[in-house]
Amino acid sequence: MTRAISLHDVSKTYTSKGPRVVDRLSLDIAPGEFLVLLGPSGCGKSTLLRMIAGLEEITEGELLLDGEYANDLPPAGRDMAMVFQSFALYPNMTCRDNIGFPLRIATPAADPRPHVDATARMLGIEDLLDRFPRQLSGGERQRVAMGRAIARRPSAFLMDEPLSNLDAKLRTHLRAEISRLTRDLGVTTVYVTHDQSEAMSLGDRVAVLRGGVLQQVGTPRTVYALPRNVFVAAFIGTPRINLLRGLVRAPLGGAMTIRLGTQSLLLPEPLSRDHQLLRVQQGREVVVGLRSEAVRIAAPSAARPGEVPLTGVVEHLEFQGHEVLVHVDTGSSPAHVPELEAARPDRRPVRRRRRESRVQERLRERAGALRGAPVAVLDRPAEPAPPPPAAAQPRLPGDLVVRATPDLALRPGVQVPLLVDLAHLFVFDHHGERVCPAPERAPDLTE
Ligand SMILES: Nc1ncnc2c1ncn2[C@@H]1O[C@H](COP(=O)(O)OP(=O)(O)OP(=O)(O)O)[C@@H](O)[C@H]1O
Repeated sequence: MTRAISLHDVSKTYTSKGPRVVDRLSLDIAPGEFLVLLGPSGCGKSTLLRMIAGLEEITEGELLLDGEYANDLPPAGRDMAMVFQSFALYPNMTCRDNIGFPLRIATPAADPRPHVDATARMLGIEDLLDRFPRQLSGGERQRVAMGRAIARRPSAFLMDEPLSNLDAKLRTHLRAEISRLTRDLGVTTVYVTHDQSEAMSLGDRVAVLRGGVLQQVGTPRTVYALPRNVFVAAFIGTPRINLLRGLVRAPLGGAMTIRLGTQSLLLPEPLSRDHQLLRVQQGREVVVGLRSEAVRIAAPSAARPGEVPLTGVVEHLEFQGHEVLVHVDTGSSPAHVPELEAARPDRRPVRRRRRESRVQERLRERAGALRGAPVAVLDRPAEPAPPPPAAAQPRLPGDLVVRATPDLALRPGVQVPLLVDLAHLFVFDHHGERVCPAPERAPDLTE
């Protein structure tokens, strides 16, 4: 039977005065679901997995397995199998004995052979059964480790970065195998990774963690299309989302615009509900997020409804084979959001942080002035400084990466027309929270 796993306000501290490495986290995992825990190194993914497995004590909060309180249930009583990054096979046992080991522990009197053979067939490793782990490649070892987890038909799989010791090609291959196997078996799976593409391709849902705090949980499509904050937006998706410093202008009786450095995005009238949400940001600095597919190189005359024009100068081309990533200078400034993007939020007192950030700000500005490239600081006062006289105007660096087909004749220095699809424009406030679009923008996605 496959398990429902629920975490209610679960926290973990390793020492009495230590920080919460998992911080009041609540999550419901449905029976048969494939849930991926995703986040940067040290965000608490493994700790959470180990608490579910019973290998780590829960400091606060509740773990429920099929609705039953399970904080104190010993690991063996949870009927879960773990697969680790390090394979963790017994070196002095053959693959057959490795796979059969949990079966022999569970029911010593029963012959494990039929189960082991069936499992090996499922994984395509029948030929490896009489070999020792040292006689196997990394991919084969991980298959055997999977076999050991599968053989006794647990009610949940807990996988801790099982593919990260393998090369890229094998990882992709085994990813597909894991997906097929877990779906065929219909077993609840919790899978830890810091690799966003792995998370997106495997998970029914993805739970994004930062500094022990759950940022967002949703289907891969939802977390990509409606990231709740800058951290999720920047962590998910390749190439990385373009984050630009913007300023909302909503003059009474005038058209609303988002200023991006030297150019503006004109929001079409009548304003959509999403864009109406931006009124409260009037005069404030915001972070504009544009994924590379939200902008295309095309003339204004080719604009579809909802697309608005910009122009830019090609700075750099990254040839990818099937496409080219075009780095364009649009005269905008990249939003400087290290605090919002950092693996761990800065928990130091605000006053101390402000003092430091003012010093850092001055240093950054000085460095920017030297390079002729001012860098945006998010927590700065809203109104930007008046532009310097044209002659003295420093060159603003562009920060827009756009996808293009390889047949487009482009080279650095060429000016290109751009169209921005407003339906794919994200606006984040100064706390990094998404203001726009609202969920109604994508009715087939739920938050
Ligand atoms: N046994 C321990 N004692 C004290 N601190 C620990 C212990 N295990 C983990 N930590 C700390 O808890 C935090 C979360 O660690 P954890 O291993 O859960 O993160 P993770 O997201 O799985 O990281 P990675 O992807 O690098 O494995 C880290 O700051 C880590 O240093």
